[in-house]
Amino acid sequence: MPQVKVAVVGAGVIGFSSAVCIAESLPNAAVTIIAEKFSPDTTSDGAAGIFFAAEFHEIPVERQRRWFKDSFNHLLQIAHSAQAPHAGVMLSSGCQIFKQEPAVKRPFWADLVIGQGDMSPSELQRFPEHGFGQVFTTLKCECSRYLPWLQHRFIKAGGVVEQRHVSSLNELCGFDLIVNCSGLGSKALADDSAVFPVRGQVLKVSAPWIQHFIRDSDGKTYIYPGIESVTVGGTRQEHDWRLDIDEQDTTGILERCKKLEPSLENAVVLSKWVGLRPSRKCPRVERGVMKTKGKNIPVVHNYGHGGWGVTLAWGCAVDTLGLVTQSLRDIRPVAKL
Ligand SMILES: Cc1cc2nc3c(=O)[nH]c(=O)nc-3n(C[C@H](O)[C@H](O)[C@H](O)COP(=O)(O)OP(=O)(O)OC[C@H]3O[C@@H](n4cnc5c(N)ncnc54)[C@H](O)[C@@H]3O)c2cc1C
Ligand SMILES: O=C([O-])CC(=O)C(=O)O
Repeated sequence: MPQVKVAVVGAGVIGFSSAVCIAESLPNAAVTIIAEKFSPDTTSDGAAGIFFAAEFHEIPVERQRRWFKDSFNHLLQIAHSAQAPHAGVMLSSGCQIFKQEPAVKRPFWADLVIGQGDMSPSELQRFPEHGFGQVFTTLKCECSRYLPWLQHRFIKAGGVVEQRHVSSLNELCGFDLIVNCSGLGSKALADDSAVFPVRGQVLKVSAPWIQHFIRDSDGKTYIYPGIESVTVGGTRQEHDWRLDIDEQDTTGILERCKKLEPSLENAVVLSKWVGLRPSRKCPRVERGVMKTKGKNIPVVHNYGHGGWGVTLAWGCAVDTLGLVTQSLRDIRPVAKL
């Protein structure tokens, strides 16, 4: 008989990773995932899903390395298994290029991906405006496949799925513990004014001859070949809530990408998409408490991953599981988890 009732709010990559981690690890937790939007309608669904991250300066780098490493190693196993096409996880090789040599030449995850190294002058010749570059093999996780796959895994572990809007976490006072993975929704649900959108527009194109990714280090121009199409992007517009396609952005994306990869001239545009990155100066992965109806209900927050949520999801879910376990030990010290 399950002894503790856990609600996970949010069905994007952060919510489903957390929910799966908890449901598979704590057999005595009855886990319900509650969200307004499910795949294919979340922000996570449209992300390119490349494993890559910028450093958050307010979080110890060792913690960020752990998030990256736990995610990378977990998904690398999936990439090397028969589940890979179902989960939408693949290896992806390519380069990140810089106009000038960056101050930090080795990102904190350089040794966690595969074969990271500097580009030689001859390799850089095809990018005449760029003076420095790195090549590496990383992972790409396509959430339009990964989220349904995680949902299946969650239900198999006994999880329950509920689709509805949550106006306030107080509505969930019937649960023993709440895990808040509501992304941008945390602005209201966690009353967190530090959460803001960074608008991103991308196109999916058919160009099966493109096998390697190219990313300009400013994060505004990238070409990511995937399982069925190539994602080309992008934009990073802070505090911009527009969800409609901006045709000026479309033109800009195609122009910038063709400059890096002229063969895109022959690509057919399949679809256009806009998503709002749930941004914050750093992700919030920590314990809190909700006081309601004379009760103190533990809340574990896991939101605000900006442009790196797919990359960090599994690692942050592992941290979230640790915080959930600590919180449950506080409220049910003798219960078997
Ligand atoms: C163009 C673009 C490209 C990207 N590319 C990459 C990439 O290559 N690599 C990478 O790592 N990341 C990438 N990202 C970032 C990534 O998409 C996000 O970091 C990630 O999707 C965040 O996941 P999430 O689960 O927190 O949010 P979401 O996917 O937005 O999910 C939030 C969930 O919370 C629910 N919710 C919110 N409020 C409420 C409420 N009040 N009641 C009920 N439910 C609620 C929503 O319905 C939804 O289910 C990209 C983002 C964009 C926009
Ligand atoms: O920056 C990238 O390379 C892709 C990404 O994560 C984003 O657009 O948010």
